[in-house]
Amino acid sequence: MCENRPTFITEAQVEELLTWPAVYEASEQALQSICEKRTSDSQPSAKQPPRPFVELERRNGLAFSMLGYIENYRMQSVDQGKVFDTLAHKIVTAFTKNGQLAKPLPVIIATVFLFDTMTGQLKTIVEGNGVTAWRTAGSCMVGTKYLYFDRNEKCKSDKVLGILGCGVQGRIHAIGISTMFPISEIHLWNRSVAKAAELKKELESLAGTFKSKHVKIFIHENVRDCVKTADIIVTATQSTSPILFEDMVKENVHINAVGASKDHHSEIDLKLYRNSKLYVDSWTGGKTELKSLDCPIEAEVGEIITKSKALTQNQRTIFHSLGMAVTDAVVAQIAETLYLKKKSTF
Ligand SMILES: NC(=O)C1=CN([C@@H]2O[C@H](COP(=O)(O)OP(=O)(O)OC[C@H]3O[C@@H](n4cnc5c(N)ncnc54)[C@H](O)[C@@H]3O)[C@@H](O)[C@H]2O)C=CC1
Ligand SMILES: O=C(O)C1=NCCCC1
Repeated sequence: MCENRPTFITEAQVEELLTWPAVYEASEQALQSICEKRTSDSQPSAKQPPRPFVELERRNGLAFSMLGYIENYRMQSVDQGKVFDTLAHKIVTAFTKNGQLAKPLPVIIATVFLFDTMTGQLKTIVEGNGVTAWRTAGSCMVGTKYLYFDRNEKCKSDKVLGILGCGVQGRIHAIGISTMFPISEIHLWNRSVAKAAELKKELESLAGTFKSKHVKIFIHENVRDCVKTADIIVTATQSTSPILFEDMVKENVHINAVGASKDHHSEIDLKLYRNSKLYVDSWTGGKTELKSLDCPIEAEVGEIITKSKALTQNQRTIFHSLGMAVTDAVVAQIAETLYLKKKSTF
């Protein structure tokens, strides 16, 4: 039925094309668009239904279907004059034992399909592991800016970052946050120390590209030591029981909760949730996927960006980045746009 074969963009090409300023800008557009009620045809707006998933219990596997549409949005750092419309569908699996295979595979494996928004035809297939990693960090960077750095004047100086879990997500969050924000120290914890040591080495080699070039990196054998001085924390493990407790963290801390795919809230203890203000990427995700968490959700981060809800100043904040189809859509759109631009210049 399609006249042309879809374009195929590989993981390696995605890595070459994405940049942090573009991913940050796109993520902010997506988080803002999902919460805004459209009042005119030219205003950005987005929709994504709750994502269905199937569980493969015997294989420790989950598969999610994530469909999203975002229209009338701009990405100045990708194409100054263009107004984008993107229809995307990501299929993503989470097989928690993949790392233990004789030939290890990533736990998360994703593919993003981009469709023509005039005809509905499939245009482009983007290998989606990089998109998933960068867009999750992009959302947390936006959450960190609005829920932490904008919170008060004290937040303007260099900050300490704590990373719990040094896998794909822990790594990309450490890189993204340190690239875009002034981070003077990065503290790493992983269940196996060797993986934290590997990440430390990589981060040291990248320090020249970070906002604070003289960043110091530490590894820790326990979570308490890792987070005790942290201003910003990322939880990116697959732990099904709490690893982060209230008495471990600073009063004014900001936590980006990323990991543990089925029960999204299993990494953080309930008391810490209840004594923090909880924000989500989307109400759609929050109401379905945090239904079993007995703690009220304050707002979508987009509501803070658009100032339709106010942020209390001195508080602990948790940003639950549950994962949005619309952030996949915009980041895959960056890759497609830059890929086609590059191709047309040859
Ligand atoms: N919120 C979102 O949008 C997304 C969430 N995720 C979730 O983030 C988590 C991390 O994903 P990846 O970094 O891709 O996986 P990964 O396998 O690369 O890294 C996970 C890390 O968690 C550690 N870990 C595993 N089980 C643990 C346990 N019981 N206690 C403490 N640490 C444990 C491992 O040592 C590993 O370093 C997963 O739960 C995944 O489902 C992944 C992609 C997007
Ligand atoms: O949003 C995503 O992508 C994912 N979320 C939960 C775990 C699997 C990947």
